[in-house]
Amino acid sequence: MRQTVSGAAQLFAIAWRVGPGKLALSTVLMVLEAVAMPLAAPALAALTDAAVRGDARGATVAACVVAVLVVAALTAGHFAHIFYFELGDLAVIHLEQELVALSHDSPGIEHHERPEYADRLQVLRSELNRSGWGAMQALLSSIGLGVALVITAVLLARLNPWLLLLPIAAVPPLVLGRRAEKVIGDARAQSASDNRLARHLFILAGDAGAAKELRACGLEDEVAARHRGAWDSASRTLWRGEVRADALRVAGQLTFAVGYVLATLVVVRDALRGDRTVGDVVLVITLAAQVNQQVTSAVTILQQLQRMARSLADLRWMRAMVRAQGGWRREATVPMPAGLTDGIRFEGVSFAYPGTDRPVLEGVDLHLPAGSSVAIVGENGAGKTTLVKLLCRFYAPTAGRVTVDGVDLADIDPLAWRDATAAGFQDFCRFELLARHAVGVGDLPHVDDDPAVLDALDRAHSADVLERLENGLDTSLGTSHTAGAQLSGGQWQKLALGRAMMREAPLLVVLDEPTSALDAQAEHDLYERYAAHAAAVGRATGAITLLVSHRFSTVRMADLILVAADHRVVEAGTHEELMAEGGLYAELYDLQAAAYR
Ligand SMILES: Nc1ncnc2c1ncn2[C@@H]1O[C@H](COP(=O)(O)OP(=O)(O)OP(=O)(O)O)[C@@H](O)[C@H]1O
Repeated sequence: MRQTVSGAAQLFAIAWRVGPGKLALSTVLMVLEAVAMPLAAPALAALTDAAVRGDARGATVAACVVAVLVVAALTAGHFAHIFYFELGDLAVIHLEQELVALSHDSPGIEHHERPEYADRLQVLRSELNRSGWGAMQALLSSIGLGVALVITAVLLARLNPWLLLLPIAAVPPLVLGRRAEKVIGDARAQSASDNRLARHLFILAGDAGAAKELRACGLEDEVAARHRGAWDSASRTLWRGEVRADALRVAGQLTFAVGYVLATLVVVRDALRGDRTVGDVVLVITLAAQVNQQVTSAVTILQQLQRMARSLADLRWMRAMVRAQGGWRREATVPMPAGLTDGIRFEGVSFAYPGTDRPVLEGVDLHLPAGSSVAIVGENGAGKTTLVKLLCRFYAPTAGRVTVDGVDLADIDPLAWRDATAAGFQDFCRFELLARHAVGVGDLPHVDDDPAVLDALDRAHSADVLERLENGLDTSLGTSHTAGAQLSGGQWQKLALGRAMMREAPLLVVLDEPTSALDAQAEHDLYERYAAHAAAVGRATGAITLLVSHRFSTVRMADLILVAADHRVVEAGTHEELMAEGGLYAELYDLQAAAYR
């Protein structure tokens, strides 16, 4: 219950923030509706008694009062609906914006890679779409309902104090409704991972890039079957939850029905004795029906508030998880160096991904000398990308430290470090923007600076992409635009490379297989050309270029080559040194060279 109350308070605060005027208006209208409806019951009773007495004037006045109250209630309800609907949309947009901000509220990426976070995000997204405005309606209705309940209770007590017990019959539906909501919530959480899998497969089935591979491997039926299987499994879990929840709700409503019949019988008995009028019987029947409706609304309202409260609790959990990784705007204890003289060192670095106890790196000691180009090679899963993630400060080492010119990276302002870093990744973003912006966002202050964008594309050996675009830098890219240009994987990757080159003088350039979609010759040419620029910048600022690649023809150009295996860096040296050593590097190099012969 505490969670529901605090969720309702939080939702109210959000509504106040996004639309104080709309909130005030819809609350007034809801209260008006709540007052008018129960008061129509005594007016109806007066109408009945006047009719029984043959008092035409009294009956006419009472009929007018009933009509005015009913029309007022309906009109207020209608206009309140317009306002809270709008308010609900605003609240959903606000929460979506908060989710977007939360996603980027940490220099780390742990939350993006944790299934617990992904599950909650999945539930939250679908909850916001499905019940965003419903929760707002529930919140405002609960205020009106409180008022209506008080008026109804006073009217019932005046008829017969025993009738005040009527709402007690409402307790079982409430309790059982709560249990039902928990059952559904659990079912939703249990089905979240199947749900995500089904969504992933759905997107895969409609994705132009995936279509080729799916056809080539003959996976169309397999994907369809797995998609169906994941949905079936998710739906089965949800259906079981819904059935159990509905059974609990029906049991609650039946309990109330018994109370309703008893209440009516009490007043009918008083009327038969002559203690009450026919109008009083009409009053109790009308009020009891309203109590029934109020209880049903209370249960629905409670369910919706519980549901929203659960989502908001999930959001709090997600916020706490992101905050636990440390914020962006930490006070830097040490200023960011303007250039590197010694370089970057890994000192006894060990690392296991959060939530796992399997070490990916163990006691790694490394020196990336200032001004050098460094390549990392190693088999799949050897930990190359993990090294890159630590360098980019997406994660902090579990033990040991990474130092930049002797300063612990953890003590450097993450924003300053990010500004001094440029990166290109294998799983690059496809920004469906103008071509200029798809590249320019690599250095936001120069997003519209055409010469800077063209220079970056040139450094990335990627200017040829523009030749194939109808409007050059002004071409819209991707399916988000009606006439957006469709690019090949390699073309997208070239734009991503250009983006990585936008920062002209970063202290660290990380290229984690950003050329996997290019052919070996194109990759070789690119690095040859890039290496000259990197060497010039490196001489001036001590900048380090770190390259992860499986292509040894490119790797051999680096000043220093690191070989990752068995949770550590097992070999380090120049191409010639490592070949002379005759270790793992020489073995892998020879294997690849033989394949090209
Ligand atoms: N987010 C994560 N959570 C848990 N384990 C992870 C995560 N990312 C990677 N791993 C595990 O860490 C190990 C090293 O992965 P990493 O991506 O660093 O390898 P890699 O050398 O870059 O591989 P590849 O050449 O295939 O890109 C792998 O066993 C992988 O399963």
